[in-house]
Amino acid sequence: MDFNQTRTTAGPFSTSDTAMLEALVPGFGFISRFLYSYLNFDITAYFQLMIALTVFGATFRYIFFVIWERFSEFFVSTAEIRLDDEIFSYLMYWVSRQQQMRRTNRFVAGVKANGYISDEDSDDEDGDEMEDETNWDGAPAADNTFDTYWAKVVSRDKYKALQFTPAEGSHYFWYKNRPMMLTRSNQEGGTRYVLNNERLYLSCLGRDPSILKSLLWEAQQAYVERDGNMTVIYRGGRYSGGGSYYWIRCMARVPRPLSTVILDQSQKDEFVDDIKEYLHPRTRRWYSNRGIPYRRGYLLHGPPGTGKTSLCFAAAGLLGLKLYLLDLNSSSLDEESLSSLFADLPRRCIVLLEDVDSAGIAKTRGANQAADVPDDSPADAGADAKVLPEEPKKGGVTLSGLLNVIDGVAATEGRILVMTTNHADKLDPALLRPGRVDMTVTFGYTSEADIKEMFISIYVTMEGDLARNQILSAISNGLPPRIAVKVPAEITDGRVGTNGKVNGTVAAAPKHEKDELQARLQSLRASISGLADEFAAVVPAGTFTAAEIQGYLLNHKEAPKAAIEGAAEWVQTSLEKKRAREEKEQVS
Ligand SMILES: Nc1ncnc2c1ncn2[C@@H]1O[C@H](COP(=O)(O)OP(=O)(O)OP(=O)(O)O)[C@@H](O)[C@H]1O
Repeated sequence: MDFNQTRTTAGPFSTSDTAMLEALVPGFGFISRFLYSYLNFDITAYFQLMIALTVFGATFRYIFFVIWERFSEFFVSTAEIRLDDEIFSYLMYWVSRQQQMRRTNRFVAGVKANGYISDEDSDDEDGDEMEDETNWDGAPAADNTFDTYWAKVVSRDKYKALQFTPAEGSHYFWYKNRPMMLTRSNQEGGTRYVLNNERLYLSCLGRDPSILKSLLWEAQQAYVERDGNMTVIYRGGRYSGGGSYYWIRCMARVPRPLSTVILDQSQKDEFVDDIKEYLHPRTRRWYSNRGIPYRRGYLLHGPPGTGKTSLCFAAAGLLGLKLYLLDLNSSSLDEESLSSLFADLPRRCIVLLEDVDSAGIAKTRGANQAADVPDDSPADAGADAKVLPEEPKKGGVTLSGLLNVIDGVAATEGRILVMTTNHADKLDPALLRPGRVDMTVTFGYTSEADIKEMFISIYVTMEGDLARNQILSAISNGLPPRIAVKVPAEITDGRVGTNGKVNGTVAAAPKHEKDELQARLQSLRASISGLADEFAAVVPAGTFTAAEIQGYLLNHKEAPKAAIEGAAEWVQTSLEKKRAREEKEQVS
């Protein structure tokens, strides 16, 4: 090509050359004219060299990838981690806490509520609570008003916690002196914004994958240890954007002591002992030796607000079991999702199905569907045959679908199923037959003893009622921590520590102080017990639920005497409201 001829018209190129090069490299014509005019540099003299370099580069890149693929196949170990598995959260949690990964310049930023590391989790709530207490109790006296404290809390709560995780692509870091690579990718089929298809690949050099496993174990340990002895709660739901149902971790809560659930002691003991007996290893063997499916089901029934959910939550905390909540009312929950959720349950856990009567499955199994449900014993056939004809269901789950997941042939073993209802009489007998419901706990309105117990439980000073930094500030002021404990017990109106172990510091006091404090606690306990008798004399037994009484007492949580004084009026107003509601219900 004779470039000299064309230089006079369009710089160093012919028009057709320029057009071709421009098409290949946008802006090429302008750059070459610029270089030629101002620097007298003829870029086309290097044209062939440039083509050669480009071809060489592309070839090199291709060869590099082929070699890398072969190399990876033989010399790199890789673990694949999928979003729908809990290990994804373990790894993300671990990674987001690594200094090296925090320095990455490509990351996904999100606020806590949207992240899958701690979705709606109480992750930082402990820290927040501690900060709240510090703001409140630890501030200098002039500053220690509710308004100052609240202004700080409100301004802090405006800022959601930011969460950073490595972005799509590969990231390199060192672990136990070994180079590691973490690749985050979206698989085909998902979209960038729907995270359902996200995968993580964790790779290390060498054919031995033990370092990967050890990292994953460490990640799991870090994630699980964060929960301590909290009760972890999962709910059946879908990640944003729809798709399949998963058990999504929603929070970890401080366990509720069983003693705070007011219910006949023998009923509580029977319930908890039955679960313990079921969880015992010899029971599993006993079941399998006899060919009986290893499952246990409970029905908790009674009016709303009588403690059904509370008992279930307390039992989960006591036994260190995870709690899986499922809303059968959800219209998007179909039978396939229900069975995949049940199939994903761990071996030991409590599944809580609340208000099963209102889930649109009450008495809805048609006779034609009865054959779908394999029964464990012929005796059940009678009960099942009594079912009423099918009615149109509200949600996506039918009774037959539910029965299948509870104890069909493919049903999982080992889990504890707890169903709660306000209307046991509305439930299909098939759902209640032994094998599906093995024990029923009945909740009712509060007895006289329950009312007294509720009153005492509200007004005792529980362990943990006192702010941590009350004790810390006492220590920093040179006072022994027990001084900080004595003050609230003395100043409160009839409030008293449970069994003299307020914050566990009484035992550490010198003997004379300990005796004095014990005596004071005894007398306060006697006085609160006397007040509880007075309260129970005004509030009629068998009329109110525990939730109603709790609601009333919470309005007077620092003033037991005021609660007693206002009780008669509250009882009268509440009964009138109840009567009016009942009359309205009868009319409609
Ligand atoms: N027996 C009880 N002992 C202690 N607290 C109770 C009891 N019953 C109710 N409460 C209190 O009332 C509130 C509601 O209780 P809970 O959710 O356990 O009732 P529920 O019977 O499951 O109600 P629902 O049928 O409406 O779901 C909670 O704050 C709980 O602390």
